[in-house]
Amino acid sequence: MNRSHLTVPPAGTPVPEPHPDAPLGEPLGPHYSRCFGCGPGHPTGLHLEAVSEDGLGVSAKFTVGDLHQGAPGLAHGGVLATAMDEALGMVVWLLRKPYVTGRLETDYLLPVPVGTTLFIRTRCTGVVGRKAYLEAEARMDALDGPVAVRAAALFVEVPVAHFERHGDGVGGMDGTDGTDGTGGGAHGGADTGRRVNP
Ligand SMILES: CCCCCCCC/C=C\CCCCCCCC(=O)SCCNC(=O)CCNC(=O)[C@H](O)C(C)(C)COP(=O)(O)OP(=O)(O)OC[C@H]1O[C@@H](n2cnc3c(N)ncnc32)[C@H](O)[C@@H]1OP(=O)(O)O
Repeated sequence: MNRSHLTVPPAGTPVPEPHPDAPLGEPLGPHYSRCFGCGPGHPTGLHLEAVSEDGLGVSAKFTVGDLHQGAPGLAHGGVLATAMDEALGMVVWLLRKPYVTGRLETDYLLPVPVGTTLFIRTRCTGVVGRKAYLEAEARMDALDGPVAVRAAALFVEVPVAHFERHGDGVGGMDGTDGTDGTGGGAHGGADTGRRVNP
């Protein structure tokens, strides 16, 4: 794919092992039930499902639906980038450290019709300090189907305080809705008392 040097790790950069508590070959589940990418509680989200793989990688599936169109009958490119971003984020989640997307590069190789299931594979290519280098490939309707999208990304490790400073904290970031049954936690809505930060 066409990618900048910003998403390529320096030569010889090691790829770390997943955290010992991270699942291997098992469904990962959502990091937050109302996440637009993976949350089962999100009404119009992508509902990405993923399984961890050897070597700090993830295999994910996303079916393009009516709500994901750009042109009639075709997936919106931004939605596809979101699916890649989410699947890439699941890789760094295996390190059990908080990361956010710093840079995301996407190549669209084929149009993706509504009804297509994308088989997305993502992997880490190296970690240097706070920077994790990642790449992804999405194939249409089968693990060995035609490649529709490729992506590369730089994720940056942040302190947990990042989510408190800029959002509503990490309550519910274990796949639940939060503690009060109102769907609270990050992006929980106007009733969460979300503050505007300077
Ligand atoms: C007790 C349990 C706790 C559990 C906690 C769970 C937490 C949840 C975990 C996982 C959630 C997963 C969620 C997945 C969802 C999908 C992912 C998303 O959509 S994330 C949302 C979109 N992204 C943002 O909102 C970022 C917004 N940007 C920022 O906040 C900052 O810009 C940030 C953090 C990315 C960098 O800011 P700085 O001030 O901290 O650090 P600086 O020094 O600028 O960068 C560090 C290094 O990274 C490079 N860098 C940063 N941004 C770059 C860029 N765009 N391109 C290239 N390099 C970049 C810099 O050049 C620097 O490199 P050099 O160390 O000097 O070598």
